[in-house]
Order: sequence, then C-alpha cells, then structure tokens
Amino acid sequence: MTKIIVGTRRSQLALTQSKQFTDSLQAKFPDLEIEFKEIVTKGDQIVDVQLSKVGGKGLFVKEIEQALLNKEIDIAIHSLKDVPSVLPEGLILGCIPDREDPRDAFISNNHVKLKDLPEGSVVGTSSLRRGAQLLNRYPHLNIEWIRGNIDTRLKKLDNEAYDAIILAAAGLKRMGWSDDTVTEYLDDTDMLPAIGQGALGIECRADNKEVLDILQAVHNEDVARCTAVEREFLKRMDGSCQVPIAGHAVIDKGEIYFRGLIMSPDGRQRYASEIRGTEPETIGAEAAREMQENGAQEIIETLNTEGSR
Ligand SMILES: NCc1[nH]cc(CCC(=O)O)c1CC(=O)O
Repeated sequence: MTKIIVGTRRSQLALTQSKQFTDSLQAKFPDLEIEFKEIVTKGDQIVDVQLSKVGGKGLFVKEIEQALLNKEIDIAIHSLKDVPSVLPEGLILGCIPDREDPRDAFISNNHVKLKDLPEGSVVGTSSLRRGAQLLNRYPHLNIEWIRGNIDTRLKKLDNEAYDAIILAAAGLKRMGWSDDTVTEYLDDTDMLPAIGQGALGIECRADNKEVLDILQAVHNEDVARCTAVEREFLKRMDGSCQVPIAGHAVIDKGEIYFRGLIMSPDGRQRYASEIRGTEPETIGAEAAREMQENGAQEIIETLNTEGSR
C-alpha cells in the first residue's frame, strides 16, 4: 500500500486530531502517502439547535461512513464519542489509538470552582449528560444549552453570557488550549464522561486487509478493550440521544473497572453501576442488565416516547 485517503470533518478540532493521528501513522510508515478529504456532516450544518433535539444517531459521522462505503476514502477518523454503537454493515473500527484525557473540563469566569458557584449561576453545556449530573449534585445551578465549536463556546463564556461552561478536556488538550483555560478537571465522581470520550475511532471497510494491517501499528489494545465495554453498555441501554447516559472504563490491577450511569434529564433519577471483569462485552452487558433490573429502563422508555412526540 503506497497511499491512504483519510476522511475527516473540517472543524478545527477534527482536522487537528486527524493530523495528530496521521503523524503517528506516518512515523511508522515513512513512505506512505497520506491524502485528506474533508467532509461536511449534518451535525456541522445544524449549529443553532440542541443536538439531542435534532434526533438521529451519528449526525457527525454518516456522510463520512458513506464515503467509506463508496470507496472515496480508505479510513475515517472520528471522535469515538460521536460514533454510534452499531456500525453500518461492512464497516468496522479498525483501530483505537491512544486515548486523550477522558474527563470533562470545567471553565468559569474568574476561575470559581464548580462547588463554589453561587445559586443561580448559569452553566453552559451542550449535553444532557452533563446537565443531568450537574443538576443532581448542584440543583441550585441553571443549565443553559450552548452549541458551536470549542472556540465559539469559549467566546460565549468571555462575553459573559454564561458563568461557566463544561467541555471535554480532550478537545482542549488536542488544540493546546487547556493550560490557561481550564479551571478544574472533573473526575469520575463529579462528572462521569460520555461513552468513548477522549478516544478516537478509526473506521474502515471490514474487508480492507491492507488498511487493517497498517492500522495495527498504532492500535492500543487496552483502550480498545475499555471503550468496547463502554460501547457495549451504550448499545444494551439502547441510548437514544434523548437519554443522559455516561460510562467510563479503565484498566485497574490487570482488570477492567467500569462505571456506568443513566439519569433523568432533571438529575432527579439516577442509576449507577460499577463492574469489574476481564471480558469487555460481558462487563458492558452485565452493567446494562443490572441497571435495567434496578429500573433504569423506565427513564429510557419515558424519554423515547416523549422524544417521538
Ligand atoms: N460533543 C462534541 C464533541 N465530540 C468530541 C469532542 C471532543 C472530545 C472527545 O474527543 O471526546 C467534542 C467536544 C466536547 O464535547 O466538548
């Protein structure tokens, strides 16, 4: 194989992380020619609506997957958290590279910590998951929806439309913006991350042996196992975008340790699960089963019917 065509979104973050990934590939294969193809997705076009209201999974990936199926590109580089838990027939995640920081980053005016925000402070977030977890622990805060690329959101904070915002640490770190910006990083007990947050998913055609061989050189099996647990949990919970769902797996003492969370959007109902094990699919499925037994399914069913109205 002499040349590989790479599909990516054209946001600043997508281009930056794609370049960082292909640089790591180029380091292993100095003679490989790498060509980029930028693809605009539906999620990039709709910028004024809360994403969970737009509905449909894979808003940031569908057009790129179509380009893979059409053989216009050889690999697609996605933020794993944007990739639905079920892939189209014929496509697979050929490689999961090293994971960036999976945590959420809290950024406030005057660097006030989250726990010190006064009553009525306005926190901007784009995600039901962050909103629900905030309201559960800090019911005195006001959540307002914010959208746009990272720099747009940071500007909205500067303009003081919000007292604080929460963004994925990974995006800020990849852009090199984290040091002078972040007030504090929220750990798993403060704010459990989104499924796949901080990881990239490199998607390709399942039968493209040449590409799969190349991708092996930059694959991280530990990250692949952890994100497989998270994605199995997501799949089993049948999380539509209407459901606040979180999950994070780490390797701990040679085992996988997973925490999952399902909440109502107002943060009042909260179902959590913690599981250890060695087999990713089993852990994800077990966490989902435990939560369903405890009643989490009720939240999902309510939200799914409301969502279709
Ligand atoms: N929701 C959009 C999105 N998809 C991926 C990232 C960057 C972080 C990552 O790669 O997990 C972001 C931005 C954010 O949530 O702040």
